[in-house]
Amino acid sequence: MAYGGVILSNSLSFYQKRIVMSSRVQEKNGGASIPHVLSVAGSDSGAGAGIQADLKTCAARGVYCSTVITAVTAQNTVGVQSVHAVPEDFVAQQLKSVLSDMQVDVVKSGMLPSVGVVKVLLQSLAEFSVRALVVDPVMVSTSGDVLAGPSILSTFRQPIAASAGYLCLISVIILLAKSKEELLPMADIVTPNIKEASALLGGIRLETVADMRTAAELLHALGPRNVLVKGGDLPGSLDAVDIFFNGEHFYELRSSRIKTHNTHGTGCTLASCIAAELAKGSPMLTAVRVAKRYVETALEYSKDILIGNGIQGPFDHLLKLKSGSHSFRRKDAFNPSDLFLYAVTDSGMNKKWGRSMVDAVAEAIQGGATIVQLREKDVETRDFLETAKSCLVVCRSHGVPLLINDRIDVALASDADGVHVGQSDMPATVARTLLGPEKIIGVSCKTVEQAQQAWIGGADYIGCGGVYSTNTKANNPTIGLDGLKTVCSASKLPVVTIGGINASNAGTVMEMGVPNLKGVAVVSALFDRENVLAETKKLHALLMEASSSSKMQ
Ligand SMILES: Cc1ncc(COP(=O)(O)OP(=O)(O)O)c(N)n1
Ligand SMILES: Cc1nc(C(=O)O)sc1CCOP(=O)(O)O
Ligand SMILES: [Mg+2]
Repeated sequence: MAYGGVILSNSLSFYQKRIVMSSRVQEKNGGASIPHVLSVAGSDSGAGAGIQADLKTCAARGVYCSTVITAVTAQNTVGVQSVHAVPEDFVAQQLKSVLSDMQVDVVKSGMLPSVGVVKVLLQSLAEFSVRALVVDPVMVSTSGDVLAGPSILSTFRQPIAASAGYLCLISVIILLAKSKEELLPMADIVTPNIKEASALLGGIRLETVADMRTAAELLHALGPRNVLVKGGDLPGSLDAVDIFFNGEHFYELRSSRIKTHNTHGTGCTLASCIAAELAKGSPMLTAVRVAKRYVETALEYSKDILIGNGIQGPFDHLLKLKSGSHSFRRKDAFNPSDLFLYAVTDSGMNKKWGRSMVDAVAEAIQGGATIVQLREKDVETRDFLETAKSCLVVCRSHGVPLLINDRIDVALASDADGVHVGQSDMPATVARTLLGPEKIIGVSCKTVEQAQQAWIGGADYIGCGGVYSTNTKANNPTIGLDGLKTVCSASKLPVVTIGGINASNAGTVMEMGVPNLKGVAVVSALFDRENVLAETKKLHALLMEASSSSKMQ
């Protein structure tokens, strides 16, 4: 079964199924359905892992999360002190309550403390339709505590002693032939860490990336459609390497190893983020990539926070706790319509026409510029910072965002509204980590792949060009209107186009009605002119006309 309890045709892709299901629900309620993950997992009193991590992850990723609690654990940053398994019939009742009432897109399972609970879950999946099952075979927490013996395997040699729960030996687990009654064959993805993969495979040694590949292949043979073996615990590797195997191809997914003690709950978070992205309609590999980035970003963001006295702390799923300043920034910092007339400055041009940067920015804003980017290529850092601060005063007084080209440090030091980075500048994901969640990040993209990466990296918009040739930026390849259309159509982010745009062609570009294209970014058409105010007004009027005629088409 590709998606547990399938009632929709298997010929439909996951995304198509989601649309069909959503429209059904909308018809019924007359409202909009939202992506929904059901987490079937244990409660963590310290709230770093388990149900609590799943709830926070889904909230952070914009997905609704309902919960079925399988066990209540007494744990903190020191470890797991005790486990109280919820009676199986009560787990069954919770499952029924949620699944009989709500349209769940994806079920994510975590701690399943007994064979009976696995069976109850399997019965519910057979009875109620969901479209994907993510199995995090929780047996060993990141703190090293053994949380559940049988987990996803419906059979094992001896029942796990329940009193201390977490102290059961995983060596009692053996693999039996796969059968429809087991959880693994139902899973769209299973996400073991090294210890769990080893336990699932009867205790084999996993010490290298090559071993992880072998494990992924062996686990895949047990029935799940995809396997992610997480190598976070692999000794001697600078990167965190995970192996993703879909039955055909292996993917080595690397992320930087964040130096932090705050890693409690990373496994639950990764799995619930995969579930959340699947619920939104992402393909599996994309969901896994996004989830890895999310965990990496959250770890980096929370590496210094201090919660509890133990050796392994929780991290901040909402990326807000670390710095008070981020949490009090204005909400909805970025409005895609701000891209409408995007003024990119050039101090050389301003000098040529004998005006200061601040005056040029003020005129552009008065003429209708909706966002400003300070692009300084040959200026001392100190001067760049001063200019940024002065321009920020003007921009803030008009409610126009000010972005800094390339220089995250200048953006941070001046408290500008964000940055614009290119493919050879700081990656968006790192910029996001440094700038926090509220700042605006734009990324230059010439290809669909780059646009996808920008989205995964947490950018707010992409700049796409050069649509025409330009004298402003040397050796800038053009992608033309066709290239622009291709990138815009695939982009999950709003797009502003750039490169050789002026009053004679801006209308043509905007009238095409390209999906996601929100505006034009210009340098010389505004600043290599004597009268910035007049040129900006002219371009603004043209864009208004073009966008109203494109809407009428
Ligand atoms: C809105 C916008 N789009 C693209 C760019 C180009 O950025 P990048 O590729 O980093 O090149 P430089 O501007 O740094 O030379 C941009 N600046 N703004
Ligand atoms: C800064 C920049 N980036 C480009 C890209 O293609 O990414 S083109 C460009 C310069 C745009 O200047 P003008 O409006 O004077 O043509
Ligand atoms: Mg750049």
